[in-house]
Amino acid sequence: MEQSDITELDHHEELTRENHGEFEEEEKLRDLPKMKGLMSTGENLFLYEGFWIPEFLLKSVVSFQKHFVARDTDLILASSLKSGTTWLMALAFSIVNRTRFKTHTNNSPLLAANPHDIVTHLELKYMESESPNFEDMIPNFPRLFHTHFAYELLPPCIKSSSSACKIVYICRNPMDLFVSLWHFVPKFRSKNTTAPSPPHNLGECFDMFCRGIHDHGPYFDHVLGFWNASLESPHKVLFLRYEDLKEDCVFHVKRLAEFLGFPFSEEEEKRGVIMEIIELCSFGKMKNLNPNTCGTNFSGIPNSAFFRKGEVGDRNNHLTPSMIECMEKLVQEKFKESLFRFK
Ligand SMILES: Nc1ncnc2c1ncn2[C@@H]1O[C@H](COP(=O)(O)OS(=O)(=O)O)[C@@H](OP(=O)(O)O)[C@H]1O
Repeated sequence: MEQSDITELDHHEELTRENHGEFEEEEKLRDLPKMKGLMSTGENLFLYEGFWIPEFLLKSVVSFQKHFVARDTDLILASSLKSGTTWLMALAFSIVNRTRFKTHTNNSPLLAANPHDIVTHLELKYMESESPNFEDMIPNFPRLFHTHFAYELLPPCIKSSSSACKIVYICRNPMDLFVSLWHFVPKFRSKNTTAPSPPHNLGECFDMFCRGIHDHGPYFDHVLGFWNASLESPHKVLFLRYEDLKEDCVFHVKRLAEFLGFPFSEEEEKRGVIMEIIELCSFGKMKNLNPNTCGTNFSGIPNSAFFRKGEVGDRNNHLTPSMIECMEKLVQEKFKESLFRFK
């Protein structure tokens, strides 16, 4: 047998082993506990390493964990669904790219596209390919990413203290978040109208949410993972609250800019750059921008679905006193060993 034949055989054996490994991996994923979640378009959620992951993202989380290579300059925006993702994306993008796209010159990409089409979603990139190419990201320095995956699911290269990349997490009161999610469900489902529709009854959805059976849930564990990480590594993980941003946007935008490594100079402050960014990213402005009033984003969700009311306290208009009491008890129980409090 010639040397080239042996090499070919080795290669073939390696490929077979690799394929076999992949097959075993897929089998393992299929064996995970599964449930129909409150969002899903008839699709299952799988309990992967403690979190309910929609079926369409299951292989993506594994590839992301295995193949992502973090750079020290990477900035990762993280959030659960409906906690202020779109707002955080717009703010972080504007802060980091403010010399490239000056807000006052009206050339910000946010005027032409939904923030979800501007900031790269890690999980969706890993859906497209096991090892996506991030070279075509525009702008690609620093790389600004978003993920809904829980802290526990992030690859070690992001979390490691030897990597300088940074994470910003935004959380929101679970009752307001639930109300927002509940309104979002039909819009999310509308992109797949042929699928059978699971219940959209407020009480049933609330029950599922409290049991943690929703995309990327349980929400409380999602929050705790990032909260604890922010306490352990405050230089690496910044923890923000939707309600704080609403209350004192200037203070928190400055904090965000400093954390991201793009602090505002005194001169910029005097020129009103901070206020320009806040205004551009405000709910009222963004909701009415052309790209956000029509069309759908890359995953088929109407762009307008990301802008509903943008207020704190909508829970009082939708939840019954007994639902509120139930959630308050649950929160007390879940966070009793933590200093964390929702607003
Ligand atoms: N710029 C701005 N300022 C303040 N609030 C905003 C903004 N953009 C979106 N929103 C409100 O945030 C809610 C959507 O949350 P997410 O962006 O996390 O949704 S998603 O997970 O990306 O689908 C949703 O909240 P509700 O209005 O309570 O449903 C949006 O209206």
